[in-house]
Amino acid sequence: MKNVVVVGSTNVDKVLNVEKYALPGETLAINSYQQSHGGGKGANQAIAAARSGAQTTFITKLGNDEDGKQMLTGFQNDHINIDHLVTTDQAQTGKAYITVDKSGQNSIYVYGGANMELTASDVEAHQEVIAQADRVIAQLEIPLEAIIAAFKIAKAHGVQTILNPAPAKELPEELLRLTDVITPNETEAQTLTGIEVADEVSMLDNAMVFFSKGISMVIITVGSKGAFYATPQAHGFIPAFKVKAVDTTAAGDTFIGALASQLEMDNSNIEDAMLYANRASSLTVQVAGAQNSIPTRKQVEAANQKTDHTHEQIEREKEQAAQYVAARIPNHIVLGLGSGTTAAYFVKAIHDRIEKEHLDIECVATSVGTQQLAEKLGMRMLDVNTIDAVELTVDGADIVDDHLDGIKGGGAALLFEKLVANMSKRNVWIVDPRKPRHTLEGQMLPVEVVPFGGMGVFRYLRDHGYQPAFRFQENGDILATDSGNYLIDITIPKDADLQALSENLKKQTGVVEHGLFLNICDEMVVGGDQVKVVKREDLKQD
Ligand SMILES: Nc1ncnc2c1ncn2[C@@H]1O[C@H](COP(=O)(O)OP(=O)(O)OP(=O)(O)O)[C@@H](O)[C@H]1O
Ligand SMILES: [K+]
Repeated sequence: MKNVVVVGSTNVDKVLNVEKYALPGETLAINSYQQSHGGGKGANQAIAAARSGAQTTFITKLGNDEDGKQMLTGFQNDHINIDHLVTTDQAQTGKAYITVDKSGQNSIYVYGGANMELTASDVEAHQEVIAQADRVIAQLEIPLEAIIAAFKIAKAHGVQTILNPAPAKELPEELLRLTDVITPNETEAQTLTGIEVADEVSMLDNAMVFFSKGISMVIITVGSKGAFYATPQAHGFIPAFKVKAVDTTAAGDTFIGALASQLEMDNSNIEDAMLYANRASSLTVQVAGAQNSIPTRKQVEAANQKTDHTHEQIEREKEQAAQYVAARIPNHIVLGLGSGTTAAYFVKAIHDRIEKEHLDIECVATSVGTQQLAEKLGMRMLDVNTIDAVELTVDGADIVDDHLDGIKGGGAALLFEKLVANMSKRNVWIVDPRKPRHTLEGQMLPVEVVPFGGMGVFRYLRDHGYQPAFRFQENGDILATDSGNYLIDITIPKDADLQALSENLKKQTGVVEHGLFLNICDEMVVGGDQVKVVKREDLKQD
């Protein structure tokens, strides 16, 4: 268990939920007013660390008032060591006035109060507890002199120092020199380095600036995208969990406290610790408020388990769809084998049947991956160039709409899949229940482009509002398809005419193919304990 000392602010949050933000001079009615909640970056981070199991001490200054008493009780309930907490008659406990809009975005005004009275000598009076810690964390809602005093004590005793440079402001070199780990969000990073955080390359550029100031680890959180880490030896990006955010207040604080509770002192488990922190803060954003939304270790673990469970269930549903279709394949045909994880279940299922029933079925693969799998199983494979037609092709799909039109290519095999689909007399798609949607609008659509001249297509797509992005591999290299082309992912606009979009994309020089499969799927089979079948001929009758 990590021993963490947090030196920082305590605020009482007064939260307003608003439809939209009032402009200067404008008055807007609101329909809900939340009562006071505990908040303040220091308090939030201490609570996040404590709830995740760290032995946590909080050095903060409170006013001698009701808000202060309420906060103190809260800290005790979270088993935070408050022996080193300081009170003052000179100012009130800090307060934050927070507005949260419908999208979960927040805007905050802070009255520092007692927080701004925390002095270097207050901190020095408690140096023993800092000296005994594994790490000390500070943020910028207290005077810099108090942070510097804490970090000096830490450095003198080999204690790791973590600076969360929030709210954003420029910092003295002295403080940066005393900092081991810095944890800005994207705007805070830019304030300190002058380099905009746009992608992983620019995050690394940001990290380089911090390294040059003597900081040995940089963690940049980028909201719903996730978080980046870099040391001079290694770096990586850990994507956030996809959740419905209702209020991001305390997301960053949860991340930092959770990370501080998990991260080994030699950083050996950095990716696991960041994954844990991402999970913890993904829970925080799903609940309104600050401290009440910070999860415990148990809740984080339960959420992880639930995901594992969901993952298992999706795999089961894919397999159910695959087995349903495999059981109904006629004998003596040429069969197209799709690509991707769902299609792989089908390949295995039909292989089993061919073996058991000695079926006379020859197959055509739609990707190098499927070809390899089928060959490994010893199936009879044909070269697509030696045949005129395929009787039936069974493939997966990324998304399918109400008209059985769909998107494929998430797994980067769209060109061969479309070639074989077009040769097939009948196409059956097997999917799990998350794939069918009413519409393809707003969905990601892959466009396969030749590497030479791909930038020209990219510019065209960007200038026409398709929000293009090249597809990269996890190691940061650009992804090449089976035919050595690149993929550009675009977003299908609202109210798009899919047929026109399809034709228009094909017309662009440099575009090889795209992932819109219109009028191709004859039958969709959705896995589940009750398999559901949707046929194109039935749609036409409606
Ligand atoms: N919408 C979201 N969905 C899922 N995870 C999120 C979302 N927003 C934030 N997170 C998680 O919280 C972490 C921190 O978020 P963010 O980068 O917004 O911090 P911050 O700007 O300091 O937040 P705040 O000031 O609101 O506390 C992210 O790295 C991510 O793991
Ligand atoms: K929240």
